[in-house]
Amino acid sequence: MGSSIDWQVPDGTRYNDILYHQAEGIAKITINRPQVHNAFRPETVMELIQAFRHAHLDPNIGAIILTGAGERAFCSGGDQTIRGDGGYRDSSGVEHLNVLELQRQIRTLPKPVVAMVAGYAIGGGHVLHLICDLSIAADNARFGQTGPRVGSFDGGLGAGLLARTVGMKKAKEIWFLCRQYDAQQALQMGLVNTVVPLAELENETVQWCREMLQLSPTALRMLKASFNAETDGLAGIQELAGNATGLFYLTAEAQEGRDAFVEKRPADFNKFPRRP
Ligand SMILES: CC(C)(COP(=O)(O)OP(=O)(O)OC[C@H]1O[C@@H](n2cnc3c(N)ncnc32)[C@H](O)[C@@H]1OP(=O)(O)O)[C@@H](O)C(=O)NCCC(=O)NCCSC(=O)CCC(=O)c1ccccc1C(=O)O
Repeated sequence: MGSSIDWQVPDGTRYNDILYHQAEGIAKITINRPQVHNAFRPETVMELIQAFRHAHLDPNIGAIILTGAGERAFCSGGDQTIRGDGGYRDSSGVEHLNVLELQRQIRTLPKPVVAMVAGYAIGGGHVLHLICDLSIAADNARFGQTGPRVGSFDGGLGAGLLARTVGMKKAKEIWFLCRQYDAQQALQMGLVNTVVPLAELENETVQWCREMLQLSPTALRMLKASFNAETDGLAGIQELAGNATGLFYLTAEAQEGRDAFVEKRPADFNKFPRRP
């Protein structure tokens, strides 16, 4: 799974449950709990949120890879061994709903996020890859939901986005039967973008990121928000409209409104064309 990229660990990005690397404008965030197939606990999710925030705010980063340590699993969902009666217990004993904030963050951060999947993407780990903008699978990848088997379900993006991705009948099959699907089956149902030999996984994923890094970051940002807007309702429109506001701020027309206020004079918008 090696690659020809020279990953570095930037200052301030050392965590316990995850790894953060960057190179060539790409951030790689790795869930690092291979002993439990990279299942996440509340601390893992909190660190992932911090790491994604770091990548979001770093102007040198243009694409983000989410992956799992080792070759056996991308992520096996919530860590069932620390699941209390009301959620997942952190080290201080507080029970959390674990992962929904992270799901929303991956969807709304304005850079492409690519899931790099070797081995199992199961349960809440399957939902994480689903939420990523693109998924590159190794030929050993296995996909599935387990909620009804372990007393859980994700009726938000986990159900709704899956139905939009693979169709309603298939999404219901995946959730109602809790079967596993191999990489080729996942490709056939549009759940992943491509399947490559395990040894090529990182090279291929990095290559997809490099290609995106050659393209207009603003166009990619607007496209990501546009794809999500329909599914996300008013929150999606808020995201898309926020991007429009950000672009509007860059115009002389918007700056005239600001300058007029600061200079305590009437704004002169007449000089700006009313474009057809
Ligand atoms: C993935 C498996 C099918 C792999 O099977 P196999 O290859 O035989 O390996 P194992 O021997 O089973 O596993 C190796 C080792 O890892 C441990 N392990 C694996 N998965 C987990 C896990 N999820 N939690 C804890 N530990 C795990 C396993 O016990 C082994 O340890 P040993 O010490 O060596 O025995 C298989 O492992 C499997 O089925 N795993 C469980 C998958 C699963 O059911 N995941 C949980 C689904 S529910 C979920 O993810 C909740 C999501 C969520 O957070 C959420 C959802 C909706 C709304 C809100 C929330 C929220 O925010 O909380």
